[in-house]
Amino acid sequence: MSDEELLRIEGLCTRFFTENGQVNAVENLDLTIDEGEVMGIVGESGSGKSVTALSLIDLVESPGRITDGRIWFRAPDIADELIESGADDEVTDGDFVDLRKLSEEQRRSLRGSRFSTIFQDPMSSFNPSITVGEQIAEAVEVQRRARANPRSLDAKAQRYGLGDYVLSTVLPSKKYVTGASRDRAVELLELVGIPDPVERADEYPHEYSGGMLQRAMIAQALAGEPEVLVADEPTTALDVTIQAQILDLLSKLQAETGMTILLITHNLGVIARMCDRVGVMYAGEIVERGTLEDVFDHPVHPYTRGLLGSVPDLEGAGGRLQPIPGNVPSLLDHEMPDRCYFADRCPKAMDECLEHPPAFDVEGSEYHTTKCYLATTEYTEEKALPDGYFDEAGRAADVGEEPSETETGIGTGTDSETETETEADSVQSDGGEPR
Ligand SMILES: Nc1ncnc2c1ncn2[C@@H]1O[C@H](COP(=O)(O)OP(=O)(O)OP(=O)(O)O)[C@@H](O)[C@H]1O
Ligand code: NI
Repeated sequence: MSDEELLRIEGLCTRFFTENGQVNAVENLDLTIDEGEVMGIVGESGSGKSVTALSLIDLVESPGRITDGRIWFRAPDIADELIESGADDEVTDGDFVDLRKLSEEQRRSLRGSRFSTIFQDPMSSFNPSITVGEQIAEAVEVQRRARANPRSLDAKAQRYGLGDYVLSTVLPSKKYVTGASRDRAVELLELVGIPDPVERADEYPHEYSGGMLQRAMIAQALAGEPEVLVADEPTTALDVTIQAQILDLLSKLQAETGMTILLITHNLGVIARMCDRVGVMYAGEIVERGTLEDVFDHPVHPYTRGLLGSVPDLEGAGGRLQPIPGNVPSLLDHEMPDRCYFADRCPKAMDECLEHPPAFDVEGSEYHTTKCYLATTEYTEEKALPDGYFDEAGRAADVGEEPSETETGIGTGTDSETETETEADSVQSDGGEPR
């Protein structure tokens, strides 16, 4: 980790304009990610994790739209080009560029080459009727072409000779995939731990097991040697052993390539195992963020504490994750109260919480902040909101003792065979310590 910022997200708002109203999926989100680190985002289902990731890579689809905020990305080469063409300091400070201010074409050219993604479902990123090797070779080819194209923003272009450029522009169709790209595809399959990569390259996606296809998707994502890999629940659909293998693979690749990873998960065990720093999301906001130590050992926000449940610290991480009573709030704008969004589920809700909290710095690392008044105020019985306060206010009337899995998405209940739980347990029991 270089301690140098690579991404700086400021005041990001992403909304969906649906028939039922405006959904505030990401709300005034601030996050910085250092070059070469693994940044985690954790939170219950529906807290806005995936929409945050999509916003970052410019893949929010209608009826959704980023409505506000800045996404600064450090790219001095792009900054130089932009300044040459007359861009002002709204677009670049000479070092960082605001991704939102780039043209559609410029943004597209970053995808695959600078930013790449992997998702939960590898099937969705492969065409069932083309061999895995061919598809990865195509991804390699596309990136090679982009780099060899002088009009591309990518400064790595010099690495490819004129020969590559001519070849890739004169041969128009899919058939243009060169032998070099095919070789690279096999190399990538080998890199991600697929045995017999030469043979496996000629197989179709359905011939791969889930874990192998996940590896192949990672190989595809690495085709353009991205600087940033966004991994949204990359192991959730896999069984425990395979999950651990894929996480190890990501760690290994990260260490070898120095790439920056944004890892999204609802599993704190995965965070503990993989990440340098973490942001805890609730109702579209980062409610607490910090280093692993900040968040696991000195959590301030009762939501973070709730997620951690009976896992008191990393060393003693043997307990299970506890579900938090109550429901994830509706993110419909007209139903969003003008208070702390968590107050109705919070065991320490007090008078202050009826006003929406800003982010406060808290003890620990410089990065440790929380949107909770407990950062500045002691909780006392006198200040506590009376029991049932939110019921009477007509909110959270459906808070129950036993939330369902879909409501919490974390840890799950006590019935033992669910995927989430076995995942959490296994990850914790084999250490759960930060690197
Ligand atoms: N296409 C869409 N149209 C309308 N609302 C959407 C759309 N996509 C996401 N949302 C809303 O945005 C909010 C955040 O969703 P998001 O998928 O980011 O949650 P998440 O934290 O990734 O949850 P999960 O853990 O279940 O993946 C949710 O309220 C969701 O309903
Ligand atoms: Ni998601």
